[in-house]
Amino acid sequence: MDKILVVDDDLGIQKQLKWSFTGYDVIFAEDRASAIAQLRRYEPKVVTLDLGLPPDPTNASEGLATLEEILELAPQTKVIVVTGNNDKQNALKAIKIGAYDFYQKPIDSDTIQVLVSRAINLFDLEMENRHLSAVAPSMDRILGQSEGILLASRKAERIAQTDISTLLLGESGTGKEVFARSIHEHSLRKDKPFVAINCASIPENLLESELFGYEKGAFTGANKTTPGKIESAQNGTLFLDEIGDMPIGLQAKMLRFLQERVIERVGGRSEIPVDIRVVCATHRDVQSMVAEETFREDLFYRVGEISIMIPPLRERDNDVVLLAKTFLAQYNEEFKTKIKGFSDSAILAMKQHKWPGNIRELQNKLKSAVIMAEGNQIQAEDLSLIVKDEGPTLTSLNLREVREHAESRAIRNAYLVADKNMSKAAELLGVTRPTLYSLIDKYHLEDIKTGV
Ligand SMILES: Nc1ncnc2c1ncn2[C@@H]1O[C@H](COP(=O)(O)OP(=O)(O)OP(=O)(O)O)[C@@H](O)[C@H]1O
Repeated sequence: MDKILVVDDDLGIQKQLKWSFTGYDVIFAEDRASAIAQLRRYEPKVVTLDLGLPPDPTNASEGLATLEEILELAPQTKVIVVTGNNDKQNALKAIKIGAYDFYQKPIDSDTIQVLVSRAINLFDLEMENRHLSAVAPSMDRILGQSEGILLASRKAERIAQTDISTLLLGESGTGKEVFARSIHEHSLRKDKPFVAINCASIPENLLESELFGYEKGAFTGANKTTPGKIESAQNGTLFLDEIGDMPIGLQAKMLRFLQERVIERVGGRSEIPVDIRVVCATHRDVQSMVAEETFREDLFYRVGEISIMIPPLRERDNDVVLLAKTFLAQYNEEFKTKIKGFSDSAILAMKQHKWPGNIRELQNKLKSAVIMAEGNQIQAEDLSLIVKDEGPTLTSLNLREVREHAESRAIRNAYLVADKNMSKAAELLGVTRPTLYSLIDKYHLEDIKTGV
């Protein structure tokens, strides 16, 4: 439950506010010292602060001093000052100091409730942003807060400024190209070209000339000398996607380029020096290819001086929801739709789905959901996903077993939807936290108990 601290020496007002703020955890303080003690202990999101505090309740100075102290200790706190009627001057002073808003007595329950709920929303939003910028490395293209993606981003950030050859490993659609571009943008070569080439999408006989270029007359149809992708990445970054698909015949030439940093165009005789950073990617298990001798071992070590594993979406905790929300905002803009968010069932379905096509699949599903959705919320069906019901069949032992299965399932679902937050899960289920804990014990939901 969100915490609100009410600082007021008037017991009547304390009581009134307690009734107004149902649904919150309300804590009280009657003077500056106790306000600060409560602030330290409970870290409330919102404080309502009467400016007329003892020892001199007729004067706002103690209230303003308390405000300053609160903001100094916990600047993220949203403080709503409560002033006497006609005390606009002090209210404005408080806003100048950094109060979120002010409110004049007498207190009207509905209005103060709206003020508080807006303050809490803003607090949550700011918190989320702060959290994002605190944990996310500056690789700002790469969305995600899961441990796996943060680990990969940090690694990428660390090597970005070096020229070390980097191999990005990960399933299709996990964001290998996004990583490659981020590495380039964080490197000293950022103002030079970033050139990407997909080794799997170019026929074997054309790949060599595409990469290395060709001299006029090198083969039929070579009407003029043409530089290849490697040359066009001069001083910048070359991204070789699907390096695992590079034909074995071309691998020796690649190795020479990587070792000696010179190339020869097809049909050419002179060596052209190149200064290029190389980032490669593959969804293949190159190590096994080395064992099977379909990929040269020396090339493998050369391209993968450092390798970064980009985790698949299904192993990225809550990232699927974070990404989905971001893409929803983008698509709302693109398609001029006003879809507000996702139903609980959609969130659950997204968390359950295995996403074999990773982020690309999520983007595709969301795009069609945004276009097809009928309500202002995306449902699981709009995403062509189904919430898996792993409930008991009619072969269940008895009604007790059916009930236990259903309860365990509901707890697990609420836990997922609440993003592993026990208080929120309890709230969703309409039970207290202790009850939720005892149900988790009762049904031996060990994974939830250990927070897995
Ligand atoms: N962390 C991320 N944040 C935001 N968008 C992302 C992220 N990772 C990937 N994307 C988006 O997902 C899509 C797939 O990413 P990308 O093309 O980089 O994947 P890939 O691993 O290179 O795929 P493939 O192996 O199929 O080439 C792109 O549209 C990209 O913009």
